[in-house]
Amino acid sequence: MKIGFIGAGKMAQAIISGLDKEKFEVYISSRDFEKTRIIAKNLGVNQAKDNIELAKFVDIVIMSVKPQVMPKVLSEVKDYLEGKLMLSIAAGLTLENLADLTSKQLEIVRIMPNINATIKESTTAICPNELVIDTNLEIAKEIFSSIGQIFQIEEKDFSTFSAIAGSSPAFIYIFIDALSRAGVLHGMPKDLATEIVASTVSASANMLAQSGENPWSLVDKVSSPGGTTVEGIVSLEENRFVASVIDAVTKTIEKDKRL
Ligand SMILES: NC(=O)C1=CN([C@@H]2O[C@H](COP(=O)(O)OP(=O)(O)OC[C@H]3O[C@@H](n4cnc5c(N)ncnc54)[C@H](OP(=O)(O)O)[C@@H]3O)[C@@H](O)[C@H]2O)C=CC1
Ligand SMILES: O=C(O)[C@@H]1CCC=N1
Repeated sequence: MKIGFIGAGKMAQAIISGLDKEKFEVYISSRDFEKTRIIAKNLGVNQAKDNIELAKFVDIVIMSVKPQVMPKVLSEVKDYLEGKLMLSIAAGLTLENLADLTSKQLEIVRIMPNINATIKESTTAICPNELVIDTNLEIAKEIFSSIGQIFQIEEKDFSTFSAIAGSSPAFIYIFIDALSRAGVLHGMPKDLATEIVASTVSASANMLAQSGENPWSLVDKVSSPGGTTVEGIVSLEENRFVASVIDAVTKTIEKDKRL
């Protein structure tokens, strides 16, 4: 099966690097031919001459340009998408927006992956429009299952998913960096501190998933009465940690809805 990515930036490269190239024949096209040639070579995939050639040639088009560029690029390729399946990973563009920019007859699946696709651990939302036939939905799911875990969700929840799974790796990296920096403040080398924190964050997520407990009961298990942890938790509360995280997610959702 031939899959074509229009736009070969950070996210397309993350998805492509996780994809099984034996199973999927991958093509890319992007804005700058020479730059794209190097990206194709590094990823071990094929390059199309331009967006139109790519749209004509492949079975499935994955739109991977920025939301602001989507109208221009879709107007260029829409006449060549008839009878094909189009997937879009663009934040903020609804299935209705995408149909308005292409055709009311087009099978479209809206997707929200995240950067962890690079290591085949994306947490990806998927939502088809009403025209998508079952076999095509299965193909879309197969592509994104091969690079992580998928959640078929209602479109009304897409902006929320985008914030808590699409953008949240950035928030989590900030949290990791903050913990590591605290280690540095107290005399530990940064690399060592970051390795320790990354290991702890990863294991804590696994512990949550495997134990089936809710986060607060685990917080209580770590917090010995009169002990050290609760001192830190009270400080986090005093500094509005939870409220700050929720505010950040709300701001992210609001921006997604404005796109
Ligand atoms: N980054 C992330 O973690 C996530 C991103 N997304 C979504 O993925 C999409 C891409 O984001 P991201 O990869 O971060 O952005 P990038 O800016 O890294 O990638 C965008 C790509 O589109 C290319 N491009 C620009 N204009 C055109 C054009 N006219 N024709 C073809 N290609 C073009 C760019 O080329 P050039 O660089 O040469 O301009 C670049 O390769 C966005 O819609 C975003 O919402 C979704 C989930 C997570
Ligand atoms: O920052 C963005 O707009 C994209 C959407 C989700 C993650 N990155």
